[in-house]
Amino acid sequence: MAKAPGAPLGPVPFADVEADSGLVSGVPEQLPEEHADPDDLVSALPSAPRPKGLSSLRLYDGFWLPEWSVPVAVALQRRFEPRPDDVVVASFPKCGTTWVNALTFATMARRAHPAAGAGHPLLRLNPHQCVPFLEALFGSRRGEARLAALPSPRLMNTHMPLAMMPGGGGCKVVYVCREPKDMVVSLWHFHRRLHPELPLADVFEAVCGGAVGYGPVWDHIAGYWSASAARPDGVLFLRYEELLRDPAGHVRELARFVGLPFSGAEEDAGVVHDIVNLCSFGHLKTLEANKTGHMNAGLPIPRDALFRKGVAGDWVNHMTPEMARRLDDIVADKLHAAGLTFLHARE
Ligand SMILES: Nc1ncnc2c1ncn2[C@@H]1O[C@H](COP(=O)(O)OS(=O)(=O)O)[C@@H](OP(=O)(O)O)[C@H]1O
Repeated sequence: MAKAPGAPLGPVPFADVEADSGLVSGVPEQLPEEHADPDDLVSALPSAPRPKGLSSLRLYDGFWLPEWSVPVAVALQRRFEPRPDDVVVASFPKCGTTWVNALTFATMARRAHPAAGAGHPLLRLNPHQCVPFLEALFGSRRGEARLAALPSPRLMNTHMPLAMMPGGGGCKVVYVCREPKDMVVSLWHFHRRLHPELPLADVFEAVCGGAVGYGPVWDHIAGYWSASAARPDGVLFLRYEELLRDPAGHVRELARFVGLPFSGAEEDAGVVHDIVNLCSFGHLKTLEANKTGHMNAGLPIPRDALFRKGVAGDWVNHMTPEMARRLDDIVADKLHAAGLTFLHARE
């Protein structure tokens, strides 16, 4: 049920996250304690050939997970028991995670942190620092204790497929997907920040074969798509391209979905547009918190790698028509049964 307009949100979610590097998105600084030797757990699982320089993957429960995250997936499957008012932002990497983290955080925290306010956390923190990353916390006693200590409503983020979160039915999930060719191009540029020689063809082939971190991408998308059809109140399925077209409309939808619809007074005061502007690509990209520093100690990728171009249709500048056709055909074939299609038009 929607909370009454104007009702206080309660304790601000994650207002102090900057002091806590364990909440920052990325590889956990220490391996999950219950699996002191992760080799014991993962060595029996199939591995995939990887483009040079990229981290190893293991096939777990039908998905190619980064090796370090397999114990996290096991822990999530065993122990993830969300609260009914939890919100989890879920996505395949490079599909709009940073943006939806920012929009959801700004929407849920708006009573304590007005989006137009000079002291808003998103002005001094990267969006990933405002939303705890389940992979960085789950599976270690310390991390899970931190999650348990967070006040409600908690907002969290994951790249895990729905299959790794059987408890996900007990909370709200906001999923964002993106046209797969643009995801490939974004992923390639991201990896190139650490491996400048990496050919697009290597990333492309990995995605087409399914063996990409958290892939196959079509199974990742299909899991959340089916859940959103079965439980529209539990899973909100967003598309990056639609967000670009109508960010304000989607922020309203997001607010309704998390039970915090905008009041008439908020609409009149322009709160929706304040949130859209605060979280826009053009704005976030200019902020010091997003221009400098690295994602975390375990993942030395510069934060500005999260803000490259922020458009739909950039694939045309990098893929041949043959590559595009091939991936379109694979995705159409794989998602046909689920009744999900992507527009292939340019921006
Ligand atoms: N605010 C905002 N608005 C629109 N687009 C945005 C925004 N923030 C990030 N981006 C673009 O999202 C791409 C990065 O994807 P993710 O945020 O999912 O990356 S990650 O998985 O969290 O590492 C990456 O896409 P590309 O530009 O195509 O590479 C980012 O530029």
